[in-house]
Amino acid sequence: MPLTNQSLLEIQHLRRLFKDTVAVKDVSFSVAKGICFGLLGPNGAGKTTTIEIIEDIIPPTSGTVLYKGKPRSASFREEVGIQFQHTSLFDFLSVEETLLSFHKLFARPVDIEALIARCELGSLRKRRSTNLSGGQLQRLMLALALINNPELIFLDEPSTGLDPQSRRNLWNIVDNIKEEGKTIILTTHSMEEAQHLCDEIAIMDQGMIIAEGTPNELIRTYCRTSTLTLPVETLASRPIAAEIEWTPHEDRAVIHTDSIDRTIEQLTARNISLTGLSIHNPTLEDVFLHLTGRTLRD
Ligand SMILES: Nc1ncnc2c1ncn2[C@@H]1O[C@H](COP(=O)(O)OP(=O)(O)OP(=O)(O)O)[C@@H](O)[C@H]1O
Repeated sequence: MPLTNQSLLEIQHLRRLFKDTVAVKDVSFSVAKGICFGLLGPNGAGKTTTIEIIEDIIPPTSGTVLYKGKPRSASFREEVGIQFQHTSLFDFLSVEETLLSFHKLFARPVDIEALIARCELGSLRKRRSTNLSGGQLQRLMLALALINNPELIFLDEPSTGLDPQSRRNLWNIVDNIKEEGKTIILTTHSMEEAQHLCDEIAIMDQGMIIAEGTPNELIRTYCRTSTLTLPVETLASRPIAAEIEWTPHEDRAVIHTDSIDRTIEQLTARNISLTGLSIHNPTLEDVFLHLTGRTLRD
């Protein structure tokens, strides 16, 4: 894989064995500066192992990680932010005390008040982490990942288990971080999250990357077909509809098409009513299903 000037990270032929288990078989990809890169895959695909190798938490069995074109140096840990799971927090500390204790660990931390404001923790300063809701806890973990003003941020399933409102809230904060030009590597089980946040996505399965591209590229490459459905009687009762390829499914007539516009033109040209029409455009979930034969748990 060629090293481009814009690449912040180059991952080359990573492989990791745990005794007899091949967790990561042969993984290569590059991450351009300033993008949000998503690593998606079913349980056991090798995402966590890959990320932990990149984070320098575990070594690879073989393969190379280059950061800014060079092997990672001792300063790598100072330049990256990792959103850990909340089990790593001290229960007896308040939000503010937790932030201050981590703040002291870094040579060039961010302004703590700005961080509290950005992560919407102002009203929660005195609250212990044990008394935070899921969304509040995730915002605290995100604040800790940002405390050293990192250039590269690792987010591990940032919104899993959050209600829709808290999830939107968290995405807004992540969008805001992206706007500053920071680079984000994200693992997620949520296709909606990947579609919303990621500029590029690599889909992993069985220790390998099986597809890579922007969300739209992946959809265009693997799932070109949209699905239109109408009440089955709309087509079943019309002999003229025989010219249109459709199949019955329960009480719906299903039409697969690579051009919604053309199909709608065909229907209207035959005076077929569009009442009750529904359209399903392919999503990343369809891409994932197509490639792995599985859906991702949300
Ligand atoms: N410390 C370990 N010892 C033995 N096997 C391991 C270890 N860590 C991971 N594995 C195995 O390696 C494979 C990949 O695991 P990994 O956790 O990287 O997958 P994942 O894609 O992150 O899955 P999930 O989405 O469930 O977190 C799995 O078969 C897992 O059981």
